[in-house]
Amino acid sequence: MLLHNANILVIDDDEDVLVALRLLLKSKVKEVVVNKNPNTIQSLMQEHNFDVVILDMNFNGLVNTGNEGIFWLNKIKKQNPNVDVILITAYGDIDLAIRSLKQGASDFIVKPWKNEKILETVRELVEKKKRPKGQKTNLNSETKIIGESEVMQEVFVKLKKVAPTDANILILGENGTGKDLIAKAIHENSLRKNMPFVKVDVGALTESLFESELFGYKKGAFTDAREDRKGRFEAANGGTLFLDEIGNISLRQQARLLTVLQNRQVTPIGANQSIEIDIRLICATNLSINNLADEEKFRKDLIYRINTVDITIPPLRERGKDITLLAHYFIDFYADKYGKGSFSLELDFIQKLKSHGFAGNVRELQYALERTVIMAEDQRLKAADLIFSAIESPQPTVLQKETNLDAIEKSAILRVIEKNKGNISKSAKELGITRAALYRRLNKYEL
Ligand SMILES: Nc1ncnc2c1ncn2[C@@H]1O[C@H](COP(=O)(O)OP(=O)(O)OP(=O)(O)O)[C@@H](O)[C@H]1O
Repeated sequence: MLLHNANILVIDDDEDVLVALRLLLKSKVKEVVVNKNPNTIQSLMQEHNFDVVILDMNFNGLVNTGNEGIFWLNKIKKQNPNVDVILITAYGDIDLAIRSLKQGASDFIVKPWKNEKILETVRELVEKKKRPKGQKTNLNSETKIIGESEVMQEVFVKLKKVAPTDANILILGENGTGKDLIAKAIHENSLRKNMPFVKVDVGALTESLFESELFGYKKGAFTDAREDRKGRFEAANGGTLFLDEIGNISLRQQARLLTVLQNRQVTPIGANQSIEIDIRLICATNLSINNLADEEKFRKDLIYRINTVDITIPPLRERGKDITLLAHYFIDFYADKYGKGSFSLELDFIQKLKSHGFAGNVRELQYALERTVIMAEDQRLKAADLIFSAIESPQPTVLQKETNLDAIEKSAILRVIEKNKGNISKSAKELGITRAALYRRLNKYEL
């Protein structure tokens, strides 16, 4: 964990100490709360998730034995043993220092202190911590899902409730909202977690690939079938099958899928015998449930089958404080990845983030911050360091002649592909969509 992600509480009855420490720490850490009264410690700890408490040893200046400090130290450690406590005293009493360390204090500082020393002590303690950055999901999962907004807390509650059941789940959400992550987390929190998790982007499959990919085939079943190949249903047997972009499959593909789900059997192309399958099905789409309910495009009976429970992931622009949380997470992640040291975020940087629309959701934020870290020339990131690509979030502006959304999207795609010299993977990344989604759009616009 890095210093700028830390939450710090300072408790001292000397107002000057509180002001000085607040000033010193404010720009370096995520949150600093100061209070004169040690009786507030318990409730403040309930409200905030502190990493470090800086605590005076002597309150009221009456008894200078340091006992009060040790009394409050014990209370803090009892309430949360993971919080580091740094004790401060005006009297450099080595016996007291040793006593407080034995009682669980992490360090001891003598007044008057040097600012560098305090910062160094806090930084060392914070960097030692292994707390996963910003993860608030409380899920038993490898997959890190960052978010503490109310709407995401609701998603996590639902996820925890349904994951251990075998219910089929439909995940709804705009592109880049984290449907993939949620699908993985459901599997990792399910009874099938030690069995395979198999993902298929069904929206990107042509009619013929759909069958061979999902159901498999026997050698010689068609010209290119040089050997037997297991389908994805069979590969997922005993585990979870995740069908992404389900809203984009044809009515014919829907009928084939429905038959398999009803019979719980698949017959590989060219085989005479069917195979029993036992899968938990998770589907995802970026269409709204109302769009899916259009019977000309999607069969009602299939919706009922895949949608025992639905989970809707809200767009990033509706998640309030998650934007800052995710920003810290991605900045740290890419700073580590590219060996760029640690960054702090200036207020105007955060403000610019918060006022952005994020049409491409978390994926757009992630790519923008990766770019920011790569290009950064200073460890303090300012608004000017944050560059959103117009392509990731196409906004119709007065400069754009086209008023039609399709035309805007088409010209944005063309620009990016041209910029990336025809490289589809790079272009999809820059556009904030998957390769499959880009191919679909190329098809749609006949590009
Ligand atoms: N809450 C989150 N915490 C951390 N990373 C996230 C979160 N949500 C999304 N991401 C990251 O954003 C990117 C897009 O997420 P993901 O692929 O799960 O979205 P999606 O909704 O499945 O997108 P699409 O509809 O385009 O397939 C991924 O790199 C993912 O790791």
